[in-house]
Amino acid sequence: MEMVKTEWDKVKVRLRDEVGDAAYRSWLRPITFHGVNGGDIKLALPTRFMRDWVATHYAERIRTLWGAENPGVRTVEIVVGATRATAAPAPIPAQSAPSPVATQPAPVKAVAAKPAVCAPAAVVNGSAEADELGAQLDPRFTFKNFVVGKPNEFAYAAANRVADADTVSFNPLFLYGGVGLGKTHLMHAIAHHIRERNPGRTVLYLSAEKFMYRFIRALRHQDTMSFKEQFRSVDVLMIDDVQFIAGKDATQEEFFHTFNALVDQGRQIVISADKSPSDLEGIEERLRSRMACGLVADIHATTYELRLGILQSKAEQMGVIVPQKVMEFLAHKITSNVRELEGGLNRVVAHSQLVGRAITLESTQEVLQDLLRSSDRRITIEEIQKKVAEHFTIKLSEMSSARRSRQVARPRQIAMYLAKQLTSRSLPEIGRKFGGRDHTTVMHAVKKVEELKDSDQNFAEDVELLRRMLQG
Ligand SMILES: Nc1ncnc2c1ncn2[C@@H]1O[C@H](COP(=O)(O)OP(=O)(O)OP(=O)(O)O)[C@@H](O)[C@H]1O
Repeated sequence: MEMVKTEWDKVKVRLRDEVGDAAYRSWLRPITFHGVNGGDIKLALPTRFMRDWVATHYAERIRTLWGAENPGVRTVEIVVGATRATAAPAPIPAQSAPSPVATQPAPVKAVAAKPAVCAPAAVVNGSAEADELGAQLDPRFTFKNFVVGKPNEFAYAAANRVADADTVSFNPLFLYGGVGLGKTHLMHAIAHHIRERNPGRTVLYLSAEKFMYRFIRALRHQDTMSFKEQFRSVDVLMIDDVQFIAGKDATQEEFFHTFNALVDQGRQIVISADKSPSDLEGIEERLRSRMACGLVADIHATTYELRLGILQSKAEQMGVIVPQKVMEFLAHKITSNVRELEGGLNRVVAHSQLVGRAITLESTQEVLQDLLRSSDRRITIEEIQKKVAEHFTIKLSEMSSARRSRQVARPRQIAMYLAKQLTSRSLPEIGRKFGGRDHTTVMHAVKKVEELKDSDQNFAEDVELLRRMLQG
């Protein structure tokens, strides 16, 4: 047995010299010695695709080189399968002269073993090469650290299911949602979970951008076969931000084929994007429809409750105590996305630690001045008009109409007041948006609403509610 292995080592060295480093790394290095029976050698590769490729392109050469080392070698069989030697380690009689059989081209068979429990492909599975091929996972992005609320509970449940499942139940899982709402976090969580549960499974996570970059590099080095193999031999492929390949036709084509190959083999695919498959512009129809045929789960914009929950969880993780009032304030104010919310909290905590003072509402407002202003600017006058009209069940057109009855005039004044409070528009600008009214009318409205707020508790609560709704 040992002798056979030594022969194999020598054959590998010769092969490497002949085919060059790149091809050797992709195709030949992953070959493992599987067994020997008389003059029949068995070598194994982890996937059927690799087996076929090597059988077609290299097996004959392997047999010839091996025959040169040991003329007793008759056949070389490439199988799909585990890396362990399975046949009896019977020595091959070394012959000084080539036997008549060995001089004939020996049959090279590609024998598919039973559906393989695949050995880890050399290119993935936590090795240095995997990290080079895929992307590093953020250790903080786990299911445990993901705060679940109404807007993301479906996506969370779907991600959990994929991570926990031993068989593929829906393929692909397509997660989508706006910027900074937790898509990447969920993707990483799936990958962490699968790797923990089953370290033998090969999980490859990378951004669509990186996928494209890899593909272009393979094209440049005329090495697309090994590119294909690398991507088509994983158990779970996760591609983040797939919208990136919009308009990139060649990459889409390659991704389409990779996608199909993996689905055909019953491998899991997880994709994320900023839009649903049907809304992804610049992506070919056939790819869009493939991406939509598994489970599509969206992550909605956050609610106040979810933001508060996330802040509490982050503060806990950081091991800092942040007054409840400050968290509520942040959850009200920073509504754009979780990334900014987290950034806001980090800044407040960092500031307090640097200056050595406790976190207060005042210090928070001061530290986050710029962020708060920019999040205020996001609310438009049109949104305010719409929300106020809905709230008081009047027509949106009444916001600009000339009617003065209290029933429409009061909501209009409230909308003007909120426009002044929540946007950075000037009084004349606001006036123009309300049917071309004069800035003094807006000023009057603002004053009136302030007076009513002071004198009428119900009214004040109504306005406060509207403000909260507008701020998300
Ligand atoms: N529900 C949540 N619980 C805890 N943290 C969250 C949650 N949602 C988002 N985050 C955090 O918000 C930040 C941004 O999330 P992530 O990077 O996953 O967003 P994304 O949707 O992938 O954004 P992009 O569209 O920019 O790719 C991360 O730090 C993430 O941990």
